[in-house]
Amino acid sequence: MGFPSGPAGDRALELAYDPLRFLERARAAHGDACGVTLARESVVLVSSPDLARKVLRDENASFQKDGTAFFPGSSLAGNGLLVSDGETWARQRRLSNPAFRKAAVETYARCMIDVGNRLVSQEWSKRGVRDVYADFNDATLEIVARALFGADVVGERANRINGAIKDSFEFFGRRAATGMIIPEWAPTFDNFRYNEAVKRLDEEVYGLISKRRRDIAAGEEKGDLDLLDRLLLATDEEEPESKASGMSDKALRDELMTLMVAGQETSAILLSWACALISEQPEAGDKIANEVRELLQSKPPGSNLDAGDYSKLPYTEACILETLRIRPPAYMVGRCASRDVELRPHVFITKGTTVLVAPYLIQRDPKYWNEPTSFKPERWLVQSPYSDGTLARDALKNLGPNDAYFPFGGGPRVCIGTGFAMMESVLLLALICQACELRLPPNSSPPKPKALITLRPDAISLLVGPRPRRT
Ligand code: HEM
Repeated sequence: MGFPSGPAGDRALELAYDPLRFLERARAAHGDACGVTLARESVVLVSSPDLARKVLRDENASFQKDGTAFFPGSSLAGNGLLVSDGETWARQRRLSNPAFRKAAVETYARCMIDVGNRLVSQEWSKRGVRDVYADFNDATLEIVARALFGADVVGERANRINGAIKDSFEFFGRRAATGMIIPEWAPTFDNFRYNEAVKRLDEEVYGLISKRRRDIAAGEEKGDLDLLDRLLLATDEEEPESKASGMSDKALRDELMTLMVAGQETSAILLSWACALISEQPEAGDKIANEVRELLQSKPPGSNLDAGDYSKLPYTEACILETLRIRPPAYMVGRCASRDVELRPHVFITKGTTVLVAPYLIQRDPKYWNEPTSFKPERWLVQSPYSDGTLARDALKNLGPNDAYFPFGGGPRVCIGTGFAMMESVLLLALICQACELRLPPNSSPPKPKALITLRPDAISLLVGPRPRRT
């Protein structure tokens, strides 16, 4: 028994310089469990379905978030779902789950469609080159803010909230790009600006929480509930009725901020890569446009897409699933061993070791995927070996086909926003391809991923313009 073998010496610089290449080389040279020292941390890189399943699902009780290297917490997200552990996490997850059930997510679809329609009818209505990553960052921020706070986030308040979130996210981007984690309390100018932004957000969010508590106490009726309403009204079914209580203001604040952090950038990255891949294969965009046209023809004239259409756009959904396969925004998922654990004979992980599971490698492994680096949405439309439906229907169950597809993670800590993200990205991509054509600008090469905490691009410049009308 021992620490898995791997490259000698501290490899932090190599990882920081080109994480994707580093992951590929480590697996090629040392196999699916590669032990390596990174910035003086003992780390095991895991890149096979059976080991990923053990870490994320079967042996999940032996792993935790606390102590995981390279996944820093932040005062913005506090002790929300992304970073908490144990009973604190379990209770918060139970309280939050109902706000992400299918029926709840369908009520947030209205703002997804509004934002998508505005993007194509305004910003993207004239032919020209646009940084689609910047546009999607704005769009997904507006969507998540409106899903969280509904009609309370308009006008000046929307500007204040969105401005403070953007300032904080830019800080995270700069922090990740340096490859060094400077503590948030250190007296640097960047930290000062970030902490100011968090303070502004706290004022707004605590203000919204107490207003809602007052509205509820006054018995005010509401139509569609937003995420804040649902989290405020949630009580823990596992607690005895006499004690059943909801979240404190601090817990609510931490979850709201966590949802913004976890739900905004990942979705912007996914949509940006989907558009970039479609610009390289314009026939995929044409197929989406046809799929949307046929769907709308089955509705009364003048109808637009709605939440219920999500499940009627199989090709569009396949394009999103395929983008998540070759460009997973969360390309590595981290855990820290909370006790000694033997993952399989001779793969021994000692307490305190960070394990980095790499969906990026597994989802491109030729053992499980034909033509693994090609964008082939059709692969999701074949008959599933697991059920009566297509492979797409089973894509997001457990760890996916052959345990080799888990862009939203797996096991108990699977992304709570999976349904939200799928609804958002399928509806937006459908609206975009219905109205617009996407092409690479002349003389440019396809954008390359840049791996930081997420697999984000620097910018994705595409030639965007109205789709010619069919006669
Ligand atoms: C394309 C979009 C998204 C991707 C690729 C993604 C990916 C992931 C992954 C891989 C995890 C698991 C992390 C781990 O195991 O350590 C996760 C967790 C999480 N995600 Fe997402 N996510 C996306 C969108 C969203 C959205 C839209 C929301 C909310 C509105 C959200 C909220 C969360 C939260 C709260 C967690 C922590 C869950 C827990 O530990 O209980 N995500 N996400």
